[in-house]
Amino acid sequence: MVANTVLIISNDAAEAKLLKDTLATARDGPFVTEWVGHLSDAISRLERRGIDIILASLFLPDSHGLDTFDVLFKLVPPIPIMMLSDEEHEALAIEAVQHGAQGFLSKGHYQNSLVPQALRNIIQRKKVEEALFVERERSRVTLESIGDGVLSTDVAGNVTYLNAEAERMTGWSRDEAQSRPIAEVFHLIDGETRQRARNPVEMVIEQGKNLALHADSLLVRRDGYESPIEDSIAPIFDRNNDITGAVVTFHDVSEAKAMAHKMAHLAQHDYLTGLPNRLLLSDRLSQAIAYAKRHTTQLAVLFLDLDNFKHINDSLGHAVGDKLLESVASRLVSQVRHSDTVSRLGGDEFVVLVLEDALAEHATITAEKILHALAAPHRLAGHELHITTSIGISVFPADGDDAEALVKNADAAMYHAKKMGKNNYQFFNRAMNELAVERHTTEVELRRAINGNELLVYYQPKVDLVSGMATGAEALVRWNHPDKGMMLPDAFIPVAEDSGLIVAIGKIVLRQACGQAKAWHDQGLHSFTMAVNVSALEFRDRHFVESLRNVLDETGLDARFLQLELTESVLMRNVDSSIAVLRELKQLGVQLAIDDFGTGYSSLSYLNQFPIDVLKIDQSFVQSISSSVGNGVIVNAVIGMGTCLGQRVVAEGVETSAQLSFLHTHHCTEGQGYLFSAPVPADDFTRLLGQGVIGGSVPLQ
Ligand SMILES: Nc1nc2c(ncn2[C@@H]2O[C@@H]3COP(=O)(O)O[C@H]4[C@@H](O)[C@H](n5cnc6c(=O)[nH]c(N)nc65)O[C@@H]4COP(=O)(O)O[C@H]3[C@H]2O)c(=O)[nH]1
Repeated sequence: MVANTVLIISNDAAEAKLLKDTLATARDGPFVTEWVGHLSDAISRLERRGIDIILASLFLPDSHGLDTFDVLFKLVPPIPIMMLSDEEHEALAIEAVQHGAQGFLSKGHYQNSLVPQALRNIIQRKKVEEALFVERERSRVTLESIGDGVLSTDVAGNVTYLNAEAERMTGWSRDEAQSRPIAEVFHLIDGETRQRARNPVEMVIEQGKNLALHADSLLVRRDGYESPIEDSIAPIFDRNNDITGAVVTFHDVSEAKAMAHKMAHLAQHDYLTGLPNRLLLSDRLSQAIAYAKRHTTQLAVLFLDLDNFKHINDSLGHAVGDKLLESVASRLVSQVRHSDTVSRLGGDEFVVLVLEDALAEHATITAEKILHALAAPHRLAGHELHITTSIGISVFPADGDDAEALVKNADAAMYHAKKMGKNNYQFFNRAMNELAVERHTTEVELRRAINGNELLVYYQPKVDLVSGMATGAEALVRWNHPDKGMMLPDAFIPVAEDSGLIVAIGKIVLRQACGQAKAWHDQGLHSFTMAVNVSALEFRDRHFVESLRNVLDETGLDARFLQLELTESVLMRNVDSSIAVLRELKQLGVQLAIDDFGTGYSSLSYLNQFPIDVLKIDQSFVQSISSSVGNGVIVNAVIGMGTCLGQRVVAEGVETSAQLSFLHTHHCTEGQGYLFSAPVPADDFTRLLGQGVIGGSVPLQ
């Protein structure tokens, strides 16, 4: 056992010696004793620590009376202090005990054999007190600093304690709440019934078991403010396992509830328009189907896809596209009844669920109202936008008996509406389903075609309208399908674009076309240019420029004899990045052409910024040259514009000598069209080149 150290503070050497002797001979082991005669010495010694108990006289040369005790007690509160007193000053010693001293030893009793025992008990008790104090402090600080409200009661259910958070949440201060019935301070009502709830503390005390608060409990603050709370109550037991009270721990769940509500909303709604998303639609649709089955009623699913939305999105940017979608969403909502559901599946696809008994007519009326409402101009961000939509309709139970089938069939009907010229609605029938299956088959077969050798490239000459000689060719892909024969791009390019297969197809065409151009160059056609179409997906592909460079390296074609044809809509989508890619391409040395010029939404100011070499007038304008409506005004304007911007102008789709002569008169430099030649395989093209002047009657000067 480690010996306890006693500090004797006394001016009386004899007194000190007596004590030392007594303590040195203690029965259960000697004490270590140290003696000082002045308070100042005692203070210095105490600062060095290691003292277990102090025996101090109140009268020292440098301190008198109670002050002596007060100074020592303040300096080392955890060390027990016993006063040394003669009879004359006993009253003062008692006063010191009231100030915190552990007791006093009377002169004349120092040799009592019980003294060491008493000192040991005091040291021990003080240590326990100190440990308890630290423990209590830890609990107090913890309770005051946690974010939960904590409240305790006695066994009668009267409040004994509230922490700061509980004070804040109940509106009762600790003093005011003290001894009041729990139900008064911790006032709970049921969130649903709004009735005063039975106070759970009473139940816990009754049953002696922990209890979780009802999730819908509302705590009514003293001033009437209500907050949803959650938490638990636990009974407190004494050593005999008897309940002495209960502790309630609770916290405000308003924010958690609001957040849960928000998350649930986000999971089921479209972030842009706030409409129900696919998940919620499928839920509502399944419920509606179950209802319709029970009551033998019908319902209709309208599948909408905006016509040419991509075009607007690409040319005017996503911000405008998003605004348009929001505008479409609010018009849709305004056209249907409250009980119907308008949802956005993503992109420009919406689904309207129409619940009605007299169905076919109702679906028709709704579809017509929607077509009409959407067609009115949308004035957004300084633009006046016109958009139409194609709608497919499927009906329960005729067109499917679950949510998935109804949506899928309405989608197929929507494709049919697109085929029927857009801006119309179509009801689903089995043939449409076949069409959807056909699209899927095309995709599967196209994958096979890419890996096999089914894709070919045909070449259509571009002709100098003055000399009649070929200046180059446009490479046009063909699919030599094992069952269906030679297929034109329109039959598979849209599927290739939707599925992303266009990137692989583009590479095949580019490699073949560049290889072929190199071969013709080697045969002596030194200024012959090969034009290749580039789709949006390829142009935006991160590896596009790099793979182009590789193909040029592989085939040995000089970059300046390759011309890339890009449509206006591809370029207008994200103008800044388009300019950056175009510049990179120009650095590589290739020529750039805008295809189908005039059909897009190009802003002329942007056009000026693109490093373009060639404008290709869309064939629809060329073909309107001879009609009474067009009269070639647009063609003439494009030629003028191209000339001003220093670009070559190529007229596409030249079919008649009247068109040719118009183009020639208006100084269009190049032409392409059936009048000269349809697209043909490479061998036929070589023969065509051998003829010299190509095709119809070029009006030579
Ligand atoms: N009515 C009429 N048409 C004429 C005349 N002269 C040529 N054409 C046709 O007009 C289309 C011109 O190509 P485009 O505008 O780039 O339009 C192309 C192009 O956008 C796309 N395409 C073709 N090959 C590729 C390719 O390798 N990659 C990509 N991304 N698209 C391609 O498919 C479209 C259609 O290609 P094709 O069916 O080969 O159709 C070709 C061509 O056969 C004419 O005098 N009158």
